[in-house]
Amino acid sequence: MAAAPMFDRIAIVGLGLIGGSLAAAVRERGLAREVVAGVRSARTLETALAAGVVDAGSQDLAEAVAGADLVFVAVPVAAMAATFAAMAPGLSPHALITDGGSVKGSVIAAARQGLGAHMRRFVPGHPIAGKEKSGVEAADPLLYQSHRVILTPEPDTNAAATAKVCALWTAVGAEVLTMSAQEHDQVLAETSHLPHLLAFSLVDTLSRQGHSHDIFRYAAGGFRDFTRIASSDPVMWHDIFQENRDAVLTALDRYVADLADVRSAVAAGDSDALLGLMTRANTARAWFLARQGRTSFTHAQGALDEDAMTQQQQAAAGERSKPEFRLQPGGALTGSVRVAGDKSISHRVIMLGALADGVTTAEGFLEGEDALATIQAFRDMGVVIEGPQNGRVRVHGVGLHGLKAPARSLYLGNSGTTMRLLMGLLAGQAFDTELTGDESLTKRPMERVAKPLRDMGAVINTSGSGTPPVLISGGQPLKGLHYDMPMASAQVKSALLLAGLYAEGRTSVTEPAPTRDHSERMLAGFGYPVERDGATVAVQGGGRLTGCDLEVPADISSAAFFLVGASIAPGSDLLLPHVGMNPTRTGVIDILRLMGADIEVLNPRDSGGEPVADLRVRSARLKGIEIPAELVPLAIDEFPALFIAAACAEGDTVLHGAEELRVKESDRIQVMADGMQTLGVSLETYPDGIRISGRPDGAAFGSGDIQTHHDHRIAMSFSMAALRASGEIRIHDCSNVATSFPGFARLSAAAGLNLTVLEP
Ligand SMILES: O=C(O)C1=C[C@@H](OP(=O)(O)O)[C@@H](O)[C@H](O)C1
Ligand SMILES: C=C(OP(=O)(O)O)C(=O)O
Repeated sequence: MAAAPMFDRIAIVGLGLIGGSLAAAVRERGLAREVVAGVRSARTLETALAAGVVDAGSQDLAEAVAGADLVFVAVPVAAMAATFAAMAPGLSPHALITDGGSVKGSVIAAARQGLGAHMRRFVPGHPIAGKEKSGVEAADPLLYQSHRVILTPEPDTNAAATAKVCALWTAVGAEVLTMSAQEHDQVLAETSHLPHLLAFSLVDTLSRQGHSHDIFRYAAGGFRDFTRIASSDPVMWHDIFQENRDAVLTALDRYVADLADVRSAVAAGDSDALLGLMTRANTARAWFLARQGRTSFTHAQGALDEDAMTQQQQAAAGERSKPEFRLQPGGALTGSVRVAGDKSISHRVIMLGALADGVTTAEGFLEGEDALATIQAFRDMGVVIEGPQNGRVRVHGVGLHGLKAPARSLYLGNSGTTMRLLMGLLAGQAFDTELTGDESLTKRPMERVAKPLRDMGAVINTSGSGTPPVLISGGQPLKGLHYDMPMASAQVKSALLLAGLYAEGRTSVTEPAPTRDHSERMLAGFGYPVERDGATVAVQGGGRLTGCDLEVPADISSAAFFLVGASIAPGSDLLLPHVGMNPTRTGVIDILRLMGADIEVLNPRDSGGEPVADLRVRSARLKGIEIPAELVPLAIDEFPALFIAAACAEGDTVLHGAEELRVKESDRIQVMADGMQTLGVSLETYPDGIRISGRPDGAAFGSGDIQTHHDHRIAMSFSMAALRASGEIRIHDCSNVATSFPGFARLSAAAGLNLTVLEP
């Protein structure tokens, strides 16, 4: 026997696009035994009956709703009060009532008057699924699929009624959100009502001009796109602007004030103000598209156009939030691969470029999500940044004291480097800031930076466990200090040097072992004096930076996956051009060479203050080693990849002194160990390292499923394992690869890895 439908009788009062489409969807899915319409016009009812959208109907609203267990009111918002009053006498005592009005405050007020004792079973709602088309002729049973419906239950609304209405919308394919009516009206005023008002108003202004005929003749795509929504139903929008008057006025006033600023910028030829506006808006729209498609920011930038996407494509993009890498075993890496730009250097280009006087340009910039998070943070602090486009950025420096207070907290995604360096930089500003990040960043320790900064006079709060969010109180005078760093961390060192730019006197840091020195090199490149004496580096506060032109080399940390892949896959011969060879970063090459790898350094040269070279790597028989302690900080990000090499080496590889790996984007010792054990590798973990027993011949890995734990380097390391696996490897949740290496999947497949990206 078929399951009983969700409702016995649904009454739809008002059969326009919204009411008609719900009626059609309910009938098509068999969600009610009977669908009855309450309508004003006999002709609408005739059309709906002929189209099979409803079973029956009446022009008498009390009669139409009689015996219904759910009533959906979908009349224009201005007609709600009269409609509620007219139907109330016919409502059965247990009937649930909901509506589809675009304004909630005024509809709720009307319902309180008209529905009387039925009010507790009234669940105010708003399906966000309009089109320019209207009328029951446009009714579409799929209209609500993958669209949002906002419910705004009142404190006295019956919870079971809300749950049942929610179930109905879910059953027709919608995603249901709940918020207060006030919040709804404000959000909608900004995201829907204001844009409609502007579209109507712009078309009106232009059409009333003397030469409007010509304007429309020459009006091209921009005009059509901007004004598409001016084709919507004028009466409906007239009602909305009146019913949501206060919220619309607030949004309009804010916009008019901003528009006045835009006018002044155009009049004054203020190109920084204009570029700032355009670049901020451009990025904001890319973020919005990324969120809408729930895809990664780098996917969305320039790649998607929401208008060009079909509903199915948008739904697919939503699913793409967690792409999976699927790898077939075997293969060799050959040819030439130019890997992504250096992440550490890209962050610093933006930071120092922003603090400099004049313009800074860079080529080869990393268009990965971490670097984009840094860009966004500085845009939020008023810095104009053009690009990145094809690896080019232009930063319009504002000087050491030119940053502006951001309007909201700075969201830094997955990027530990951005957060820690910014803590130092922001400690010296006149304004307060809050730094937040994603799930992985929110677990990472920030006290290592906060503590010495407090000793300089900064006021910084972290959460109870020393993790983000980080609150930095501005306006604190900083004093230089000497700091003996307890751990080898370039992020801590850099944060203190950046704070040192704002401190009185000299700030010096001594490191227990050499760490990457990009901050020192780049400060010098911007003309800021940096003293170096053995393990100590120091700056004097109060200097200035001058904008310059830079080139970002390819990231040796990204090259590392290919150095390992080509070493372990027989028959490989791969060229990696223009890789950064800063001696504080080349530990991965030293370690691989100690293991017997065949890596040639070709054409070494200088590129804007950083050494670079082309690397040629050929497969080799690797042997296990004890990794020398002094190389650990020089290869800190490359260990996940090196563990894969170790599993293919003869004998044991032992790592100690690497407890830092436990507080990266994931606990890289544990997450790598778990994944390798899944693939049959024998190993033992230590608090500060790992012992891996390798298999030099044949397959070193089996097949299986790998979890990345939001860590890009885990995903890319296990991809290389496939070159020496006996079966398929499936790596789940690989969206994080875009953090440091967008394009990894395409480049590695072109070089010979059997990788497909599954975007379910
Ligand atoms: O300064 C930098 O750009 C970085 C320093 C390192 O972190 P630690 O300073 O925490 O070792 C490294 O792991 C990170 O990927 C980038
Ligand atoms: C540790 C890393 O980066 P961050 O600390 O900037 O998140 C990394 O890229 O491996």
